[in-house]
Amino acid sequence: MSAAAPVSSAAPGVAAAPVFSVDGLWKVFGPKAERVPADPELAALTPAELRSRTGCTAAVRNVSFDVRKGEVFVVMGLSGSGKSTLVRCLTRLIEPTSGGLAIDGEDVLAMDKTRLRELRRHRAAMVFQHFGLLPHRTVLDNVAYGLEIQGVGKAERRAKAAEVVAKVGLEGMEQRRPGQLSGGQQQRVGLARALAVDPEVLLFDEPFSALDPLIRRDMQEEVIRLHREEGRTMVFITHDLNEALRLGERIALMRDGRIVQLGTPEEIVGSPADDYVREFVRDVPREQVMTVRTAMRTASAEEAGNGPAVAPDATVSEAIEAVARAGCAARVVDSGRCVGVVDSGALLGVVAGVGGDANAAVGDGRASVGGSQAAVGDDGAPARGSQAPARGSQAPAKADPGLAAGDDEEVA
Ligand SMILES: Nc1ncnc2c1ncn2[C@@H]1O[C@H](COP(=O)(O)OP(=O)(O)OP(=O)(O)O)[C@@H](O)[C@H]1O
Repeated sequence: MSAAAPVSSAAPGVAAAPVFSVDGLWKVFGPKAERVPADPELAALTPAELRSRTGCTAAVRNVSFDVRKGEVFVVMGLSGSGKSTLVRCLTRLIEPTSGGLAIDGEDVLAMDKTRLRELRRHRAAMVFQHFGLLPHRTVLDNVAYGLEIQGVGKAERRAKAAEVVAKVGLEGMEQRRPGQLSGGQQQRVGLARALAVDPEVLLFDEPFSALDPLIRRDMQEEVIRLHREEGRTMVFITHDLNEALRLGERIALMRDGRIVQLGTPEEIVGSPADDYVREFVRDVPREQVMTVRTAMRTASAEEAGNGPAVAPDATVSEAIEAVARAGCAARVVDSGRCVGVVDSGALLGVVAGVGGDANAAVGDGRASVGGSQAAVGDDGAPARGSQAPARGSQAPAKADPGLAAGDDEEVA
């Protein structure tokens, strides 16, 4: 697992306190599941061996990480890699088999039913792919629903709901019913409902995978905007590398229940931890993810006074444009000070994958991947430079009253 760079939400040099701390977490499905993490021999088996020896599936295997306050933490991996199980374990919608889990230092595994309900309703709200909207209620009342089950009075919850509806761009649609909205608009209602309870953390379980690519992009922008405005901690599950790179400040890449790499987009693309990750990211346009820090060298006295200026977190792609226009190396300027220089050779080296040191990366880590479609196929392989749309149906998902706000049913 790679060490992650500090994210922008922490003051320089100060590590933000974790919201979630996950330590050696396991979730094993199947008979006598507890024996798997407890027995080193069983714990070391491959998924297929484990299944044939014990009939068990280890959906989450000895996973440890922190979600820092104010960050967008993405859990990414192919279908079946354990993403949903892991994120559902965070609020014990799925009961972990073993390991440690805390929110703001409080032991989640020791919480009683009342405390758990409080956790799910107030502190960590989930946004699902199927929005769980109540079909006979208006947009406003759907958004107010989470507050209603918290016992907030009608006038107050309607005022709060109206404010959040406006925040997600649904002003004027307050009196519509879910069936009168597009898929993207319904997802905005789902998002507004989660936001209305003002949770400390928003947990997104592939919320946009049923949306068509343009609306999906709009919703991603919406999440980025909301995060910029509010700085709320977000945990976002996706199987789409492009989405992960666009949204994530840090990404946990999962395979067979394990986290194979945890890092900023720049670290994952620039320094893949193993061949699996390398294969996963091989078609990502590196120049759109890597920043100029990876290509920077010390400036000579003459260079420090000449050439176009770029910020340290400018992408290599932006620097290429600056260098091409000016016909000379660009200065990397941080707070008015020249901290280095990037020339065309170094920039090309990053594009070609033969230069650059991702570990030098800073900034908010979030990549601005443009038109690339580094989507992951359903067949277990990253889709090579394909224009593959997201997995799942392209039809707008319909309301699923079975998954209403404040969903605190225990799954396992
Ligand atoms: N209730 C269950 N009982 C038995 N096995 C399960 C159960 N839920 C999940 N699994 C298995 O655990 C593994 C991880 O599943 P999970 O749904 O967490 O993966 P995922 O990465 O979220 O997949 P997807 O992207 O398809 O939703 C899979 O092998 C799955 O079959």
